[in-house]
Amino acid sequence: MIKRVGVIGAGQMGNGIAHVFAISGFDVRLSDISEERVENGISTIRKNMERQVVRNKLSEGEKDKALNHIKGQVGYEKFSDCDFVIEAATEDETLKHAIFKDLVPHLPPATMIASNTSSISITRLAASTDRPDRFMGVHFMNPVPLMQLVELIRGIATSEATFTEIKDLMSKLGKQIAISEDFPGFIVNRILMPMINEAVWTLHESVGTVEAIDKGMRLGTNHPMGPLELADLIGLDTCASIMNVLYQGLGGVKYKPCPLLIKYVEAGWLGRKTDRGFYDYSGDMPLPTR
Ligand SMILES: CC(=O)CC(=O)SCCNC(=O)CCNC(=O)[C@H](O)C(C)(C)COP(=O)(O)OP(=O)(O)OC[C@H]1O[C@@H](n2cnc3c(N)ncnc32)[C@H](O)[C@@H]1OP(=O)(O)O
Ligand SMILES: NC(=O)C1=CN([C@@H]2O[C@H](COP(=O)(O)OP(=O)(O)OC[C@H]3O[C@@H](n4cnc5c(N)ncnc54)[C@H](OP(=O)(O)O)[C@@H]3O)[C@@H](O)[C@H]2O)C=CC1
Repeated sequence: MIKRVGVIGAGQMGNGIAHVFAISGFDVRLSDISEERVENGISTIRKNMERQVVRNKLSEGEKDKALNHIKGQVGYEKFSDCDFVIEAATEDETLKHAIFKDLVPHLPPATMIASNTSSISITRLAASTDRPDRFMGVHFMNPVPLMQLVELIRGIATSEATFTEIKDLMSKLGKQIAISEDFPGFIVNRILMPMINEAVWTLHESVGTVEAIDKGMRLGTNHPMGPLELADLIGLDTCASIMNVLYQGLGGVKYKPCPLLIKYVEAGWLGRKTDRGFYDYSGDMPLPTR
């Protein structure tokens, strides 16, 4: 019976995952690499819950109760009482393996571990723990409180019992699931990220401006956000990491990250989280930067 959840990484996905578990009544331990990052994550959760109160999606009392479920800390010492831990740190395989190596000694044998990775092999990540049978890919979508879908990915060693328990956990969160086999990029990013990369190529080759490209997909195909706006929301570093995983895992020039995407990442223009990507977010309204 899962009652207490550990979340590693208080970035946009980690704080969103903590948000939805807390609202559903679970105790949450949220960890990151510094007190400041943990505090930032918790204040983002508070702000997002307040937005839902304004929209009558949540009462003040439910918001306060949910916030009381969340405890922040640096490191994993207190994760020894967690029944389930999900990692939502930066999309970097070496980093994720290092996190699991540090995490495992703090966990009781029965605790299940998941990664919110967008694209990296669940089988490989699981193999760096002492419990590949109790390890899964649990891939939430951004922004977590609003998106219905969670992609579930079993590693080659994931047990049926683990899969069933995590499937039940997702329904307790009110989420819909899509089941993907363990291939690079799974389902959503295998399709979405090459589209976003193609939008960057379209910009790189001056086929259209940022505004025209996003308007084209928003008004031409009813996407809720244009691909470049969405890339800024996801994080251009995360987009580039996912394209590299597809390129290395599947081969083929169609998965090569566009040089312009790499250039933005090298410039530190990572999108919303750095106030600048394909748009400049420092003013009242996002302004296209190209
Ligand atoms: C990269 C990966 O590995 C996988 C991925 O996640 S791929 C990315 C998947 N996500 C998408 O494709 C998102 C596409 N965009 C959308 O669906 C929509 O634009 C959106 C749901 C993000 C925003 O919805 P919207 O109605 O168009 O805009 P918006 O008015 O900003 O939001 C509606 C309400 O939702 C709430 N809201 C928005 N963002 C929120 C958040 N992060 N947390 C909580 N509540 C939020 C607020 O109440 C907001 O109302 P206010 O801003 O007035 O308070
Ligand atoms: N962004 C998106 O739209 C989606 C992302 N994902 C996946 O979720 C994961 C997180 O993505 P996202 O939230 O966007 O990334 P962010 O960069 O927003 O957040 C990652 C957080 O993890 C922190 N971190 C780094 N190292 C550690 C560590 N050793 N222990 C704990 N925390 C650490 C980072 O700190 P610091 O910044 O100091 O390094 C940062 O606060 C990735 O695997 C990504 O692919 C899945 C779905 C959607």
